Amino acid sequence: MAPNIADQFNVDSSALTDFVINQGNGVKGLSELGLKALPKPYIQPESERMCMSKIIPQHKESIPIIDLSNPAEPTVAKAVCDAAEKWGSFQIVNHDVPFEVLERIQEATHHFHGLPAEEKHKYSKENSGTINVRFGTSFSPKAEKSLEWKDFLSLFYVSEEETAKYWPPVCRDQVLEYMRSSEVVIKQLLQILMNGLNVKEIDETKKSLLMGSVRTNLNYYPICPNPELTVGVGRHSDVSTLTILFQDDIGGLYVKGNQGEDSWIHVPPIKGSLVINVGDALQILSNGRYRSVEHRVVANGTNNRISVPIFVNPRPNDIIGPLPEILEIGEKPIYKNVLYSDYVRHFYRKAHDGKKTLAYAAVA
Ligand SMILES: COc1cc(/C=C/C(=O)SCCNC(=O)CCNC(=O)[C@H](O)C(C)(C)COP(=O)(O)OP(=O)(O)OC[C@H]2O[C@@H](n3cnc4c(N)ncnc43)[C@H](O)[C@@H]2OP(=O)(O)O)ccc1O
Ligand SMILES: O=C(O)CCC(=O)C(=O)O
Ligand SMILES: [Fe+2]
Repeated sequence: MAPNIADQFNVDSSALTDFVINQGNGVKGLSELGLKALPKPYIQPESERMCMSKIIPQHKESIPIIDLSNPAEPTVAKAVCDAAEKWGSFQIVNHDVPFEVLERIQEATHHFHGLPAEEKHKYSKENSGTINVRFGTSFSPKAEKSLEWKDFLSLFYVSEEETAKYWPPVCRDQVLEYMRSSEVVIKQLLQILMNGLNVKEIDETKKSLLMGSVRTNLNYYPICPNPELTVGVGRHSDVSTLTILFQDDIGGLYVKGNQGEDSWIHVPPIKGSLVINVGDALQILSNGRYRSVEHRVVANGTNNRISVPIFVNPRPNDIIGPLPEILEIGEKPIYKNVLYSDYVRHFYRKAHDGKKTLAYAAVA
């Protein structure tokens, strides 16, 4: 390693941008330089860093773990709806996604991020053959004052032809397999959640609103020299209806406590489990009954970590707003109708900022 490369990156932020973004090295490349100190652009304001005093001990509170082996059981339905109302987050065990599929997606994520920088760079915004495939770093670097310590590959599914032509061969089949294997679980959960709102049938219109499009991200959080000064992912809620998240066994995902205070609960990795997060679209469709969960990921000083969220969304051209079945029983809409792609665009054009994206859809 060049002796003072961290100093060089600190005095010349364009050299850092060039190395991380333009050459496609990502934060993984930075991490592998063996830097002794975190470059300044990654230093988060104190208010955004995690500290021990904000963490609620596991024995005091934790998000529910729901056994999905009998999804038709009324007790399961109640547990799912209660968790979506109270927490917006829960873990599922004994679900229908085979363990081997999770092992393969984990391995494929390491394979993709382990490619040489020039290979990964072929999938950057500038070089990718399609808007639907993007290798990137942090969240939205041009919109962020402080960067996040994460690289990602983001794959928005459009068609088999597009996956064959543009998705990286090193992970394409594994992502498709993971996406397809999750469909049963996604349908089970959405059916339960809709029943809880008195929506009996998921017709084609509802199907589009609830699960019309899917984006899968392969997240990579490399070892960080000063994890306490930065974040893996800053505080945010997902803009999906539901997110199905596979995390490896390293840990570091936190969800916000449900008392409105700045307290955080660790989501402990459980072998073979999946984390389910309610996203903003479901909060809007349910007129606030199900709440999207604010969550964050800390950086890690000793281990690389991966996670693979499947964001289940409305279609980009869908108009989302409180479902008619909810308004018919006399509830006042607290959200207006918005074009979903406008909502997503609004989300991507700013840094992560807790649950503030929802204000875009709030009734004035
Ligand atoms: C990560 O957490 C998420 C993500 C989601 C995702 C849900 C969906 O994807 S629903 C489907 C939305 N439609 C599409 O994705 C179709 C393909 N993409 C587009 O049409 C557009 O990219 C766009 C998403 C509608 C935004 O378009 P536009 O504002 O015209 O301009 P862009 O230059 O494309 O992007 C602006 C800005 O956004 C950032 N960005 C875009 N895509 C991604 C991405 N995949 N990952 C990260 N960031 C992205 C980017 O920073 C762009 O700025 P630049 O700095 O690159 O210029 C659900 C839930 C979640 O929690
Ligand atoms: O890495 C994780 O556990 C969560 C990632 C996340 O929240 C996201 O990609 O939206
Ligand atoms: Fe998220």
